[in-house]
Amino acid sequence: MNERFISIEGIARRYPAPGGGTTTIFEDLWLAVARGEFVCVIGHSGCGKTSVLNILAGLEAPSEGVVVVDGQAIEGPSLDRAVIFQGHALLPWRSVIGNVGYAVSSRWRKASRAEIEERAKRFIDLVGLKGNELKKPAELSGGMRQRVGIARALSIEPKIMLMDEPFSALDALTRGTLQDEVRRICTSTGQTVFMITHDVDEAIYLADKIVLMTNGPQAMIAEVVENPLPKDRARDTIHREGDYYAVRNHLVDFLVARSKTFRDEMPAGYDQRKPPLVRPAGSLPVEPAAPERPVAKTIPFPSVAGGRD
Ligand SMILES: Nc1ncnc2c1ncn2[C@@H]1O[C@H](COP(=O)(O)OP(=O)(O)OP(=O)(O)O)[C@@H](O)[C@H]1O
Repeated sequence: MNERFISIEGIARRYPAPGGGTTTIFEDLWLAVARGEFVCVIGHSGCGKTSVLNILAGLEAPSEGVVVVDGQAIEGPSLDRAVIFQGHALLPWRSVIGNVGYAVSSRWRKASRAEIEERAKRFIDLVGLKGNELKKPAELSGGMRQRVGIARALSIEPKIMLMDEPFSALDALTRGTLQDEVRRICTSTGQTVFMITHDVDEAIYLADKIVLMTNGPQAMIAEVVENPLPKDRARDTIHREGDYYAVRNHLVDFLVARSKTFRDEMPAGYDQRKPPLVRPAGSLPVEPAAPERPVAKTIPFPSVAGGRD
């Protein structure tokens, strides 16, 4: 397994401060993400989570440092990195299949119309939107629009999926269903995901690792929490898992107390280049080590001449 599939190396983000000088939102952030890992980032508003995600997307350049993905430094946006925002950012004049198909045709410029439609339909089915292919975004609910965004992101086979609070604008029921589907799809395909959330329970359900950021300005990665719950966890029984309360309490405790004080009470030996990996455990025995996660399976697109452009 490539433990440094995404390698964040000493990045900083600074902005001009009102009245002169600069404000440092965060600096010297280091993080490694393995291929196939689902990583959630948690931290208070303003600590720079979206800025980190935008740097990973290539939409913003870091003020210092570099991010390397699969051996290549990020220099701008790429179809290798699909972004799903809180708002859906769909093209309002295109149908569901038009929106997904547009992404597919951008990725595989030499694909025929039939091939593009076939692939778009496959991903529309995957997110449960079969039968809605010809609807326009205005005819869809918020949850359905977000599903289109997810289908569009997955359809281009990105190396990384970047998600900025993708479910936060949805009602609780829709949010739960979509979390289930994203988890099912990402686990079965070995998709690498970097996601921002404010929701501790969402992070515990979805993530393999949860990155804890201290409050800004000058935010830091305090630690990386390894999710101790079994891979086959289910939403309705997750609270009965032995380590559930240990991990939940650890995250809540960080957000309520330690995120503010971490900088002043830094643990001995803390090294920003290698944030500590923590595995909270409860009273029940810790699960045996999880089997190695699958390497990303590709959904074949064999008949397209010339492959990716
Ligand atoms: N273009 C800009 N100019 C100046 N300051 C900016 C700019 N963009 C972001 N900031 C500041 O950078 C900080 C981090 O913003 P960012 O959106 O990355 O935080 P966040 O952790 O994602 O917050 P939230 O959880 O509220 O979305 C904020 O204080 C914000 O005001």
